[in-house]
Amino acid sequence: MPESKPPIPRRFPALLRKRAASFGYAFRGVGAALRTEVHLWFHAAATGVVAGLGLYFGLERWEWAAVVLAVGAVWCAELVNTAIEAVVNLVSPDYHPLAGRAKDVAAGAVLVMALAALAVGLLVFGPRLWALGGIG
Ligand SMILES: Nc1ncnc2c1ncn2[C@@H]1O[C@H](COP(=O)(O)OP(=O)(O)OP(=O)(O)O)[C@@H](O)[C@H]1O
Repeated sequence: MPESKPPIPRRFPALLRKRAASFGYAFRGVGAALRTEVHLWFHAAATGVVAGLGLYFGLERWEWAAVVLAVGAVWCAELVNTAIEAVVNLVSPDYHPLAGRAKDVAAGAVLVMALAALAVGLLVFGPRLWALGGIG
């Protein structure tokens, strides 16, 4: 069956309020994850280091784009992993092989993205750090 178009809202202010509330929930989610997930503190520190290195080396615009995408993707993967962990803990507080698999796969997604981000970091910063060391 073809999807029907959503009705055009008559009261835009109400719609905007709803959107604003959704943003609020999203920021609240990031805040809650930051308070509970130690991994995210590491990501926050790593993000600061990467931003500092980027400024120090004066990255090209396209390099910033790659770095920002990589960093954002790792944050995104970690937040989704945190959400999946919460849902699994809710629906399966006791041991269940499927619960374990769901958590393992979600953690695997973070690992894959972190390795990809590491590759981006090596491509962008590797040669500069190498030259800084006076080896190249
Ligand atoms: N309910 C469960 N049933 C089966 N295996 C589980 C269950 N909960 C956790 N596990 C196994 O233990 C591993 C670690 O789970 P845990 O919830 O401690 O996640 P974590 O990656 O250590 O996350 P965090 O430290 O952020 O809480 C999972 O990847 C999974 O293999």
